[in-house]
Amino acid sequence: MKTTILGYPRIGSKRELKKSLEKYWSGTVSLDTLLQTAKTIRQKNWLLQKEKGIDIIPSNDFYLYDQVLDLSFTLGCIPERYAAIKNNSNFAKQDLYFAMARGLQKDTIDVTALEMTKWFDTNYHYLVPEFTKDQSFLVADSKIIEEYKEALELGIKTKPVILSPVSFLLSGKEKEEGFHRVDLLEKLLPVYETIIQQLIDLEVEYLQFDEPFLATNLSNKEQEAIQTTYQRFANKFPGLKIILANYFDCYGENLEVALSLPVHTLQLDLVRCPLQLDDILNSKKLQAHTHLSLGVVDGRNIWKNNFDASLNLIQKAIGAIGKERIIISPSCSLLHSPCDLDLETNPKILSKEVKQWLAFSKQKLEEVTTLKQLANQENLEISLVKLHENTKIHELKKTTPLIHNSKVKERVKALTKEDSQRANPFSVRQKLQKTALNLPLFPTTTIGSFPQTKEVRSWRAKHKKGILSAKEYQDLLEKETKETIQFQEEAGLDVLVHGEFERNDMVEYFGEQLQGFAFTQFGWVQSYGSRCVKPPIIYGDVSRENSMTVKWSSYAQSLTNKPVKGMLTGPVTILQWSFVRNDQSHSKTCTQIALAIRDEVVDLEKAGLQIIQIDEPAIREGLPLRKEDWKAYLNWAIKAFRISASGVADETQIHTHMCYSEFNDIISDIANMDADVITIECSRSQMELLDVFAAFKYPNEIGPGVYDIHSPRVPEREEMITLIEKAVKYIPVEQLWINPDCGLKTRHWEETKKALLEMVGAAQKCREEFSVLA
Ligand SMILES: Nc1nc2c(c(=O)[nH]1)N[C@@H](CNc1ccc(C(=O)N[C@@H](CCC(=O)N[C@@H](CCC(=O)N[C@@H](CCC(=O)O)C(=O)O)C(=O)O)C(=O)O)cc1)CN2
Ligand code: MET
Ligand SMILES: [Zn+2]
Repeated sequence: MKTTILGYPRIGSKRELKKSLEKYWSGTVSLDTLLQTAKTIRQKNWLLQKEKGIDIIPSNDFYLYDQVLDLSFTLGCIPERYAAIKNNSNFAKQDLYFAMARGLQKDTIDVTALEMTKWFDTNYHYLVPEFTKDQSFLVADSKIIEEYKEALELGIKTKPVILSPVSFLLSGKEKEEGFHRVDLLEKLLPVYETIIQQLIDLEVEYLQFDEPFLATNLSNKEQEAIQTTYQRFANKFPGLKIILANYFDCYGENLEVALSLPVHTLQLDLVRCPLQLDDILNSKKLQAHTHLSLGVVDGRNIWKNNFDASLNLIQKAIGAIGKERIIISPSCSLLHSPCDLDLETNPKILSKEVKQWLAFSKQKLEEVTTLKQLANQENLEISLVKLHENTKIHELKKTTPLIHNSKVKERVKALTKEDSQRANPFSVRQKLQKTALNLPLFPTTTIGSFPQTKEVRSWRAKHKKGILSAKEYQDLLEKETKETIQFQEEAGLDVLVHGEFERNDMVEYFGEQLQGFAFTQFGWVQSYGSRCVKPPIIYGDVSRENSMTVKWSSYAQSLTNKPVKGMLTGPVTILQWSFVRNDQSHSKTCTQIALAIRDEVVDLEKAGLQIIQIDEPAIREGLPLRKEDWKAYLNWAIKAFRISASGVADETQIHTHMCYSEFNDIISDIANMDADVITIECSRSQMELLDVFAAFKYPNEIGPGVYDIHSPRVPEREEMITLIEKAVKYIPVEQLWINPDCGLKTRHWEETKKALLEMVGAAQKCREEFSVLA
């Protein structure tokens, strides 16, 4: 029996890589320094895994920005628009790499980044490969080989981890018509084969191919492409031990294909899908030589493993196929887990009680090893003590009053149909709201956050360290809020926001004020590039004791006669972007959060806020990977939103906001949320996303984003007018709002001010142009 992991976090346990990257980008450290930081993190990670007893240690799980980008780069899949950078010897290869990641505006060069999108159902974003019809590939970079050699120097023979050819193709996009990206497989395979041969020349033993698309619905053509791939690899490299890694769901209807593949090991996500173990062990199709890597330790969550439950699965597998064919592993790469629980030494931030229930990446390494020892009956004196401790912790957790709050449970049970329904349908509410708010045609607004400058973040950091008193911190935030209100008034925006300066993050901030949530000091997880989030931990029944945002929203409202929009994060997004308890269904936990948000919505209304936005950017990414599971999810998720939004009078206008909004398959569910106004990201797609709203005859009001906030570029007024004119073709004018794509927190003030002034100008122009239509 052996142990392995699929990948380790690369940001560094104190975000060393993030800090170094941002310094490199701002020109304050050299490329050498950045690369040295990177190397140190890699080596630490490898040595740690060795020390913790991991037998098969991965390499090529490190990257500076994104794993899929690394592969595009390695395979020479570099779109034409970067040619000027690629062919200019003044640029280092990392400059080209970062240009693909972040875009580049320098001298005469002005290129956009690759598109960024969510990695399956995680909060990690990858950069989307772009393919042309005559796309060619070549071995353009030696990173995989270099990292393998680097570990060899430390005496570690690693298992290189590579996204498989088919999953690489599927993760990308065709940039022209007339071909399917999977058709490029024949051209791609020889390049993979060259890399594999180079590794074999260095005596590689194991190779891990990640094939996460096996957890999704695949066409026959896609399934066949997977078969072709491994058949070719098996023919060419007969001695190579290929570990095929699938994660985030079952193999499902792809199981037969998976079992038929000539690979050494199949990796199973037994956290998301424990039942598939029986299917596989009982299947006559399981080949006599195939090993199974049992992903029993949760790579997506922070809970301590339940050893008894895991050992049950492991013993079952041993009984069926024998120890020799078993590997113990986490369910997926540990990229999605924070680094090290040992850093959490402040019980005022993370209590001892909650801490004892948790395991981060480093602790998960130990869990994998302990499980092997227990299953293998090794080192029993120590491992049995660990088992007993583990059993006891899980036993006590079932009944502790820290977790269980009967009031909350009863409130959820007592919910009725009326609780998820506004008093009257939208058509009635719309009239009342028009009278109450008296807004112009094309009302202008923003999505909520204004620039979270270094200063704002440093005030919070100083306040946390006690350098700034609560009063001093409040005063600074009030000043920032006041100036922001003043700016919005001067700019002529119609519906104002307070700016969210008091928030570290749109999820963490709410978690901090709710019961049932815990926090960490260093529990960072990479979201994209250098950006990280610190997801709160939902460990118990959720309730709200005090209002969370009323102070800031009503302060902002007190400064202006224009309506200020209260600003909340919705229940599905809070759930989706937290580490969620695994002892009850997500739908139950989500409903509890919905009730807390509902109370806040009602309090905001009482405080005089006439408009309240409940952000739900994560609704779409929460969709299960397989379509057959969508309906069940959408049922409870949409209902949770409605519960949070339905406690107010008809006159109160509820907004919601979503980014990354491809709603084609779920437009009726989006409509079913029944928000009075929805603001969405639209500018990069040139309003094409509105197509589906038009086809559906979406009844409520819509604010399609008229400019991209992910870029520092200031859009021109004419561009926005063109987009609004386009939107008018899809949506009746009286339903339209004007706003940016998303919040402005990652932007600087200078560009923010300019862009918003142009936006208001564009709206004014369109009012003149279209007033006859209204
Ligand atoms: N949870 C979540 N998920 C999301 C999003 C989101 O907004 N939140 N948006 C999308 C992803 N977009 C994102 C956009 C920006 C950031 C982002 O800016 N993250 C910040 C961290 C934000 C944060 O929580 N900051 C804290 C902690 C600040 C901090 O790091 N302080 C320093 C000290 C700073 C100083 O002294 O000046 C430290 O502790 O070391 C705060 O403001 O209080 C970063 O990586 O830099 C993350 C995701 C999708 N998923
Ligand atoms: C990721 S969606 C962000 C919504 C939030 N209100 C903001 O403006 O930042
Ligand atoms: Zn957004």
